[in-house]
Formats: sequence, structure tokens, C-alpha cells
Amino acid sequence: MNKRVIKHGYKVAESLYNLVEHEVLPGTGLDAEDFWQTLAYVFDEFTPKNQALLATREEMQAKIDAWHLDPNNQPFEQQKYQDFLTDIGYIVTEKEDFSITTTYVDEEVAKVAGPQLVVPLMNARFALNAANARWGSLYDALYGTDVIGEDNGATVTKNYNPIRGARVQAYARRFLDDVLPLTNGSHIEVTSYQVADGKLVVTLQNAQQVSLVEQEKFVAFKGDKQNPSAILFKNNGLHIEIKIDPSVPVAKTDPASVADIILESALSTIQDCEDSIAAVDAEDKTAVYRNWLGLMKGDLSETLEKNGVSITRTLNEDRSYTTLDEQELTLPGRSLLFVRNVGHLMTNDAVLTADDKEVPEGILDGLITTLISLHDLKGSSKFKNSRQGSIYIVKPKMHGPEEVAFSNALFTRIEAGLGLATNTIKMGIMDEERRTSVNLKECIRAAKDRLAFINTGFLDRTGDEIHTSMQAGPMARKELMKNEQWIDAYENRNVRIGLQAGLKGKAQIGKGMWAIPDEMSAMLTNKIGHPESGANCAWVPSPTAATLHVLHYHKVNVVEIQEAMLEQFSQSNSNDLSALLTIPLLKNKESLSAEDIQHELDNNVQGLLGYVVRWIDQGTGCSKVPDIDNVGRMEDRATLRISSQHICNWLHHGMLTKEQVIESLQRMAKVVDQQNITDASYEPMAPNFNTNIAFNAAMDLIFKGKEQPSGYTEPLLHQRRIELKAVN
Ligand SMILES: CC(=O)SCCNC(=O)CCNC(=O)[C@H](O)C(C)(C)COP(=O)(O)OP(=O)(O)OC[C@H]1O[C@@H](n2cnc3c(N)ncnc32)[C@H](O)[C@@H]1OP(=O)(O)O
Ligand SMILES: O=CC(=O)O
Ligand SMILES: [Mg+2]
Repeated sequence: MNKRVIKHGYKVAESLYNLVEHEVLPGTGLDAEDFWQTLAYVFDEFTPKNQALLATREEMQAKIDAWHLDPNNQPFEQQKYQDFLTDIGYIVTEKEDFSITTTYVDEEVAKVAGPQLVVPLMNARFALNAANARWGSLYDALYGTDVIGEDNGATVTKNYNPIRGARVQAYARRFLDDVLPLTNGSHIEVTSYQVADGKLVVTLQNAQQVSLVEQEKFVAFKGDKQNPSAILFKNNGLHIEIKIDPSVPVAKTDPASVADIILESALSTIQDCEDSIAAVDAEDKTAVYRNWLGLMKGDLSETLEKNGVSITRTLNEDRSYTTLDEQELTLPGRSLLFVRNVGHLMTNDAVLTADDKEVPEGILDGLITTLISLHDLKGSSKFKNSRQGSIYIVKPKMHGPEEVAFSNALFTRIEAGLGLATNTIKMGIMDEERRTSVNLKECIRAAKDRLAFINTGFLDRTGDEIHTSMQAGPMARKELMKNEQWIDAYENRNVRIGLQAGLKGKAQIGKGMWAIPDEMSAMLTNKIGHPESGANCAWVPSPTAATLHVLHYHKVNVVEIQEAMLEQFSQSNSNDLSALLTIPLLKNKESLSAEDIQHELDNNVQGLLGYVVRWIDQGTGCSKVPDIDNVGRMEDRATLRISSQHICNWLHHGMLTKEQVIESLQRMAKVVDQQNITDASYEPMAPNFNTNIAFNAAMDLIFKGKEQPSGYTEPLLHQRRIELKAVN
């Protein structure tokens, strides 16, 4: 049990207290007592409001459940349903048009379109890697993934495979030809890149000297002009470095001695305190905050074993080049960092009230992550995160404008308490709950002076779709949800409303996660749809994915797309609310065979168990878990919300029996145990199903799924992890 320090009536866990007093506050210029006083005022003022918002969620859900069960509402009529949602305040009236007024937004957010990486902040090794993922090797990203096939001898081997290497080189040159075309010939034929008379001089194999079609894309170089070690280009606001180093093995097979193509990749990164981590108590929260502190002070480091060698990972330095007029050009070496706080639902024991109640975790996150960010703002950090002096906080899982207004007021109060100018904190709104999508315009208005992004979190959004309409009938199969009407309406509306609210040039319109981390070839085929849809960022699960996804932003000019879309919107009125509110019920239920149903169940159960067991037993909040077809899927709390709610929904509507679900859980537990056999720290779930805590968490998530607030998984996950920590 954590010892407590009493501060203005609140009992602060000693671990958090020590972190704040001894590591966070020094260097911020804030007085410790003033800070604790602010914390107490903020909890006093905002806790009751937070609780009232949660009560509203429950009341609305109860009314929606009752409406679906009322025989007077059968058969279902879409307009009657929407009228009912309006009557209960679920749909609010849209007010006049407006534009956001956010200022001091860094250009990575406002101006340049590119990938956004997400990373569990609890894992310092990954968190550092993500911060450093601003720049990535295209050669490594191609060589190490399925983008390059393994046919005809191009297999991935332990040592460098020159056949594969040649394909990587060819792929990279085709990319250069696409985005940096030469006045004649191809980058494949280049024997040297040099700088002369403020221009790039490119010599081809036939000794012809050519240059770039668009000279302005060549911006800087490194080293000697005749013999440069790097040439830097800029296309669609994104940098490309051709690295030249004849000593590197791959360069020896290249007439121009090109050692790599380095791409500016993860322009921004979300350091996640939410769905990708498992932080259940004061000790965990303190560890997460300490990592954020290390990032904001610039001194985070982690020693790790890599290929049998011990390395210490720290934050990368900025990158330095020489411009054509001989000036020094410094570019950020690190991704612009956002921090994702938790939503309004959970509480945490890091701080207790006088009568031993846990405080709302989202409020605590707001206070502490902002306090820590003062190091970046006040220059007490080794590196600069925001050159505009802003703090970027993503708020997930908010339901409707009232909840956004609450976060906005909370941030204003925190700013006042910490001596920051109003709207220093920029807010990212996850558009991932149905009541937010339906009222997106009003949600944006509620944060219009600080809004820095809206992002379609389609995974949570799918979970909320199932839970909200739990009583309406059995839902479409999980894999087929993406073909349902609501999801297109949701994605398109988000971009439309964002653009109409003036986000272009000021904020991000973001798209969701690529959740199949090893399928990079499929990602390259499909994820170009994100910039094409007018979104200026989209989520990727890893640095490698960022380096590959950025290729899309070189090909697609999002600014031009957004301009064209705005023009189109001005000519037509869109009424997409009915499509958005079309419940994705299973059609042709009868056409599903018993095998289809079993397959759907087993697949959901396998993913659910594979994720939950690591969450509960190892505290891993984001995992790559094989599905029933052995495809590794990124699983986090949002994907768990989908699978648990889906099974719960089918069970509720008699598509499955309880016995069938238990049988699947027990059978799949053995499969998951087998999948983890090489992990020495793994505790099998089988055969002790009655006593295994993780297995029981999985059971609860399904069988108690209807009662879970909005179908969220965190209350049960937290409860069971705390139980496990107590016995270990
Ligand atoms: C619905 C939502 O909310 S989505 C947002 C939440 N999801 C996320 O944040 C996904 C983040 N991604 C991840 O956690 C991981 O990529 C996973 C779990 C999906 C896959 O993890 P693994 O299987 O362990 O990754 P894999 O073995 O392929 O690669 C590990 C290497 O990649 C790096 N890596 C993987 N993902 C990331 C990441 N997101 N950021 C930084 N580095 C990463 C690791 O640092 C490691 O490199 P290292 O050995 O040099 O440290
Ligand atoms: O947070 C992202 C989501 O898809 O949910
Ligand atoms: Mg989410």
C-alpha cells in the first residue's frame, strides 16, 4: 500500500508526490504549495461535473435500450428513431457556421500532412523509438517488410541478401523518379549527385549532366559540394535525404554510392496514457508520468539489449544541413509529441479524497501531464518539442459537446493554475463515440479556440456502435462492419465537418490506425485512401509503418485535395446524418451457417484472450495477437471493446449460447497458451479456468458486457489487474 501525503485535503500517493516534488517541480518556476493548492481546487471543482457527465451517459443509454425494447417502436423507423434521439438530447441542434481560431500550432500539425505514430508511453524503449521516428530509413523499411516480395531469391536472410537489396534500391529509385523527377533519365542511372552554382547537378551513366525538373525541391546538402554526404529535398513539405557513403556495403553496389534514402516519417507522435497501456494504480501512473517527464526534459534514456549488444537509447539530436546560400539549416530530429490523456470514465488511487475516494484519472492526467510539459515551454529541457510553445493533449472517448466543453474548461482552469496563457494546451478530439460523431460540429465549437485535431478512432467507434444499439438486434460480423453504411458516413462527415469548421491550415484531420502491423504491403496499397480522403494525418503502429506511409503523402497533395473538397461542399448540401445513424444490424441472419457463427465466435475469443492474458498478467496494454487465420493483429482496449461487445451482442440475441461461448473460451485458451509457449514469464490459463484471473477477466468482459459503461473494457481490466498485483 502506497504511503500518502496529505495536501489540501487530498491524499497523494507517496510515489506520485515524490515525483512531483523532487523531479517535476524543480525547473518549472512553480511553488510546490501553489501547485498542490491548484490540484485541490481543480478536483474540488471538476470532480462533481465529471460524475454528472457520466450519469448523463448512463441515463441516455438506458433510454435508448428502453426505446428499442418498446413494442410501439416496432417495426423500426429511421426518422422516428432520430426524432427520439433528438428528444432525449442525444442529437443536439447544430448552430451557425464558424471557424476554429486556434493559434500557435506547430507546422507539423497545421501545415504539413504526414503520418502520426502512436506509442504506449509506459514503455520507455518504444516511447523513445517513437520520438526518434521523425526520420526513418526507407531501405530498412523496404528490406525488412513484405513490401518487397521474397520470390526469386529475394528472401529475408540473417545476413544481407544482395538480391533483396537490389530490389530495395530499385523500389527507392522509382520513388525518387516519381517525386523528384530529373530533367532527363532516371535516378536509377545516376552516378553522382553534386552541388554547383546553387543547383543540384546529377550525372548519369552516359555522362550526361541533368538536374531536377522542380529545382526548388532541392533545399540543402551535407559535406563537400563536389562530394556531398547527403542531399536534402523537400516535397509536399516533407524532407527526403539521399545519404551518400561509399563505405557502406549497400553503397558499393550503387554507382552513386547511395547508402540510404532517409525519409522524414512520423511528423507527430501520440505518447499514449490510454488504450495502449495498462496503468491501474499510483505506481503505474507514476511510471507513465516519469516517462513523459523524461521526454519533456529531453533526458529520457533506456538501456536495452539489441542483437546481443547493450545499447542506451536516448532522444535524437536535431539534424543539420547547409543551404544553397551556405546557411546552416537545422531540422527537428524528433517527432512533435502529443500526449493522450485518459477519458472521463476511470478513477485512480494516485490521489484519494479525504473520504478515500479515487479521483477522476482524466483530471489527474490533465494536471500532471501539463505540469510536466512546462519543462518544454520554459526551456529547461535539452530539446524543444513545440517551437510554438504549445502543449498537445489528445482527449479520447468524449461523448458529445458537453463533455468537450468540460475538457475545455478543465484545461482553462489548469492553465490558470499553472500560470499559462489560456489555450496554451491544444486539444485533440478523438471522434470515436457515436454521440460525438453525431454532434461533431458542436463538439468542435466547444473547443474551437484550442482545437488541434479531430481523429476518427474507428475502433472505439465500432465498439460504441455495438454497445449503443445492443438491444436493437444482432450486429453485422466484425470483419464486415467496414462495409456498413455508418462507417463511410462517419469517415466522410468527419472530414467534411472538420474542413467546414476551418481546420485546413490550422489543425489535423486524422484517420485511424493500421491495425495489421506486419502487413505493410497491404498498408501501402490501402492507406493512400487516407490522404486521398482529405485527411492530413493518419495513425501508424510503428516507426517502420511511418516511413512507408509517408510515401503516400509524397504522392498525394492533401492541401490541394482539401481545397477542392471545400469548393465542392460550397456547392452542395450534405445530409448524411441518417446514414451515420443507420444501425449495422446483421442482414440475412439465416444465411449464416453454424460454422460461420462458430468461426466468428472463435476468432473474437482468440483475439480477446490473447490480448487480455498479457494485459492482466504482464501489464502489456498493446499486443500483436494472431487471429484465427494466424494474421498478427494490433490489439488494444478499443479492439477488445469490439470483440467483447460483439460476442455479448450475439449472445444476447440468441445467436450463441452461454455454453458455446464458454466452450470456445476454454478451447481457445489452450491455443493462446500454445502461442505464448516461448515466453518464459507466461502463465498458462488452461486448465485452471476457475482460478485463473486473466481467464475470468475474459469471461466477465463477455458475460458482464451489457452492464459495462458504454461497453468499455477498462473497469474490468483494471479490477482484475489490481487483483493479480495484490496476490503477486
Ligand atoms: C485504437 C487505438 O487507440 S490505436 C492506438 C494504440 N495503439 C498503439 O499505440 C500501437 C503501438 N504499437 C505497438 O505497441 C506495437 O507496434 C505492436 C504491439 C502493435 C507490435 O509490437 P511488437 O510485436 O513488439 O513489435 P515488433 O516486434 O514488430 O517491433 C518491435 C520494435 O519496433 C519498435 N516499435 C514497435 N511499435 C512501435 C511504436 N509504436 N513506436 C515506437 N517503436 C515501436 C520497438 O521499439 C521495437 O524496436 P526496438 O527493439 O529497437 O526497441
Ligand atoms: O483510438 C483509436 C480508436 O480507433 O479507437
Ligand atoms: Mg480509441
